[in-house]
Amino acid sequence: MKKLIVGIGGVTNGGKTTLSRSLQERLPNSCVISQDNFFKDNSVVPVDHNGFKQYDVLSALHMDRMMSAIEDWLRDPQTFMTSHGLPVTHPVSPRKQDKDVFILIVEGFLIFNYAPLNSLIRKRYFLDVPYEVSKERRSSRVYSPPDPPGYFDGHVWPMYLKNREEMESMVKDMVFLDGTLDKEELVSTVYEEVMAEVER
Ligand SMILES: Nc1ncnc2c1ncn2[C@@H]1O[C@H](COP(=O)(O)OP(=O)(O)O)[C@@H](O)[C@H]1O
Ligand SMILES: NC(=O)c1ccc[n+]([C@@H]2O[C@H](COP(=O)(O)O)[C@@H](O)[C@H]2O)c1
Repeated sequence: MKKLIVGIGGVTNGGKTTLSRSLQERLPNSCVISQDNFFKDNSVVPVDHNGFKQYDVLSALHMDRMMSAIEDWLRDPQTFMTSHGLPVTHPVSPRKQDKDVFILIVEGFLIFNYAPLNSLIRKRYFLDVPYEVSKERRSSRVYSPPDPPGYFDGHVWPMYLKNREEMESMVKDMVFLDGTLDKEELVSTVYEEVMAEVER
């Protein structure tokens, strides 16, 4: 059995969840684990001197729980998929009928900065959009808790710049994607590359 982990990282509202879901629909025997599902409870996330909740840091996330989910998939992808109500089909590659291929798409804004997770990822994509696009898209999104006034400029964007710098010093083989491109174009590009990796 072949197991392949694809990482979809990038800026907030870059289109990570959208791309990951479309990829999952196209790639047989694939599933998605989203970092968004592993935020700690608001009551334990500290605030800074401006009163902004410090959500855009690794310590605001249950990375241990996220790793456990990934390890569950690695141990037995088929059981992981069926327990999440996802269909399993055989085989993925007609040219390698004897080999099942399972694909895990890990998506999130801080996945490549976390070394234990980054080391498991075979293909790394980073969705990039300019400040104005990210801010505009985020303004119509409601998080839990919702962003307070000034949060984007006071916390989200400065932390993004810091995290991105850290990530770029840690990770070299990243494929940057322009998140303002058409959704279909983005999914086709990544799909082709992932299938090429599957065939390898
Ligand atoms: N390629 C794209 N072009 C235009 N809008 C997009 C694109 N991809 C995503 N969006 C929109 O941007 C917003 C954020 O997308 P989402 O996938 O939730 O981003 P992320 O998971 O990176 O925060 C959504 O309203 C989504 O419909
Ligand atoms: N899902 C949550 O519980 C929650 C809570 C507060 C903020 N956030 C925000 O989520 C963002 C990361 O997710 P996206 O990349 O999907 O926007 C961070 O910028 C963070 O500020 C999420």
